[in-house]
Amino acid sequence: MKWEDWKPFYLRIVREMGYSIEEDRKSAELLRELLLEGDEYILREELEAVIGRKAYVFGAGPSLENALGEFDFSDGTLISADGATTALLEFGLIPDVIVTDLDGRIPDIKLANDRGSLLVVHAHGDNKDKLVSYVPFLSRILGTTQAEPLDIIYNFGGFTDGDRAAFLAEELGAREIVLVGFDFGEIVGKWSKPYLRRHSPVWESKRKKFEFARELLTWLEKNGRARIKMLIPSPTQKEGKEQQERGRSADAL
Ligand SMILES: Nc1ncnc2c1ncn2[C@@H]1O[C@H](COP(=O)(O)OP(=O)(O)OP(=O)(O)O)[C@@H](O)[C@H]1O
Ligand SMILES: Nc1nc2c(c(=O)[nH]1)N=C(CO)CN2
Ligand SMILES: [Mg+2]
Repeated sequence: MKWEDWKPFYLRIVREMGYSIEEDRKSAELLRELLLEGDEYILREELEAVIGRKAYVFGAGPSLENALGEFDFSDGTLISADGATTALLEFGLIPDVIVTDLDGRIPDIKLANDRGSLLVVHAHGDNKDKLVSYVPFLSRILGTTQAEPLDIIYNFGGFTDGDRAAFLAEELGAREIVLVGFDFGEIVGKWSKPYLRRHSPVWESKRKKFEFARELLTWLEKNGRARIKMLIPSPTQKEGKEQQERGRSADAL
């Protein structure tokens, strides 16, 4: 996504979410310094080399678990959005790429990184502390920002880890993007934050993030070159029964 196309989205996001452009810029500068110090950064070309024509992008919605149990993902590049990494590991999958602002489960991100996952670490005004704490212990990192790009800090477009992963896949050559575990609804998947014990009702700031993510993915579908598909798993027997019962009680109204 070109900066001119991204800029209007970005200005709306900072206004509606109450973010500071100055803090986003400072965070990008900080990540740049940390990456240059650590010498563990990678450039666009290295990431591009692992993105195939087909990419699966894994979000942390509740449907992720059933999808991981039901489908085979061996014909594409695996890109997990932050917290979704934990679920992939539980199913024995190592993502090729993890897109994160470092608020998922860090031990899982580190483990996947040690086993080969490339990291796309996003700098924003509210994660400077996390960048300082974790970047020195991680390897093969490509840095991103939501403000103006710097030399080794990229902006491919997108806001939340999930939609940003889809924008990255499009920009780096995927022509089929399959979204898995994307349920922008009332329930946040339990993998989204390390402190969540179960799938949880959506909170206000997360609802706003979901709305932007949905809008951005719709934009990408219309304006990008890749075909975007949503993979929806069949409900488990228990969920099927619950859905049937909800249907019956709705019929009775
Ligand atoms: N129901 C859902 N619950 C959680 N994530 C979802 C859901 N549906 C889609 N997603 C996508 O999965 C991604 C998972 O990332 P995660 O929640 O770990 O981090 P995030 O984008 O940094 O959000 P936050 O800033 O609130 O932590 C989200 O960015 C979102 O795009
Ligand atoms: N300033 C700021 N920017 C963000 C934030 C956030 O919490 N604060 N969260 C994001 C991932 O959803 C992406 N960008
Ligand atoms: Mg995150």
